[in-house]
Amino acid sequence: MRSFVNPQDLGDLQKAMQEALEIKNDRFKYQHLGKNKTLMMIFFNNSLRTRLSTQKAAMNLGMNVIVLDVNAGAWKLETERGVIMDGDKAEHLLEAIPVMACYCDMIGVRSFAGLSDREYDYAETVLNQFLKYSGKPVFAMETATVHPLQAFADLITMEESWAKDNGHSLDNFDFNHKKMKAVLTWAPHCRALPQAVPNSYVQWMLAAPDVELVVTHPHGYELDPKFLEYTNPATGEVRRAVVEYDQRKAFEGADFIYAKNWSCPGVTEPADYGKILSKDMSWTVDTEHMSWTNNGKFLHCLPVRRGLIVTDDVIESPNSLVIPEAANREISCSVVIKRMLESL
Ligand SMILES: NCCC[C@H](NC(=O)CCC(=O)O)C(=O)O
Ligand SMILES: NC(=O)OP(=O)(O)O
Repeated sequence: MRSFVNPQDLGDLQKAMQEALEIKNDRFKYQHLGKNKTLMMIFFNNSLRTRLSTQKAAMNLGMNVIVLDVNAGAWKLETERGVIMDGDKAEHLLEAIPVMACYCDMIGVRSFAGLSDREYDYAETVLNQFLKYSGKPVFAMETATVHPLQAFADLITMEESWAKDNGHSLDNFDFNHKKMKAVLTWAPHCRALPQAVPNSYVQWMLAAPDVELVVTHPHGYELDPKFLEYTNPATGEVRRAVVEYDQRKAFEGADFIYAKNWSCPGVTEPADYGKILSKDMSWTVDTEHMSWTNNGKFLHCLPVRRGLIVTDDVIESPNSLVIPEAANREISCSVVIKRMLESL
């Protein structure tokens, strides 16, 4: 595997899930693969989980790890071509990428959406330059529009929880069981946040044949249509997300509630791209919201702002999966790095 951006990059998702569960049973099974290989993690934005879980996964696989925080000690990088570099950016990505690639065998990139230029963000301008000019396998550690390591970990967490509650084994994992109802709900926030997490969550839930997905949000927060539709590469089957503007209706009978804030994706009104359109606190997930579900489990990628996205009671309840979800980041990342090591 030379790039990891979308679920299709993993090929057969059932196989990838089996691999994840196998690695979870023995995290060091493939330690020989990474000997004398170096992962470079490049952060244009802050991180707690991605930084730690990716480093841990690489170490489990026997790799050396270099971490670069671009905004803490490196030269400020220009990312657009054709500009006169007379501002504060001393180096261009087009030199920096091949230079960084000299020192490693694999690259992870975190580069959030700037939320001011929709076209620039949705073209994945930074990620694509790494894919094009590094000559190394590259994986997304949350980029302008996607966060696949998170969504893969979310799926693992849901499958584990479902298997435990329904008394079936995860040995020889397959998707052939009763469908789980998952709801992605927008929730209020004080800052404008990217759409990467909801985009990937929708994409991955549509890729999982055992998930029935409903997306709920106020009007104006419609996600980019390319993420609301998924074509199975093996069968050609197309699945589309159901959008329900009534949050209560969406929650009814849900097995999983995935809460997340995102700013306006600018689909219906391009001029609103990246803006906060609503701070409606009736969308905050509290115990009353959870009472509408089928004893639903609560998920969030973290970091989460309590009181805005979710109440203390819900996130601390036995139905909250936020910690196992974060723990599974080590597992999703191990599968990705293993696949990339195998391709070297
Ligand atoms: N990687 C997980 C989420 C990262 C980011 N959240 C944030 O920036 C939250 C920051 C804050 O709450 O101030 C996002 O929404 O995409
Ligand atoms: N969920 C997640 O990606 O967390 P960090 O932003 O802390 O890496």
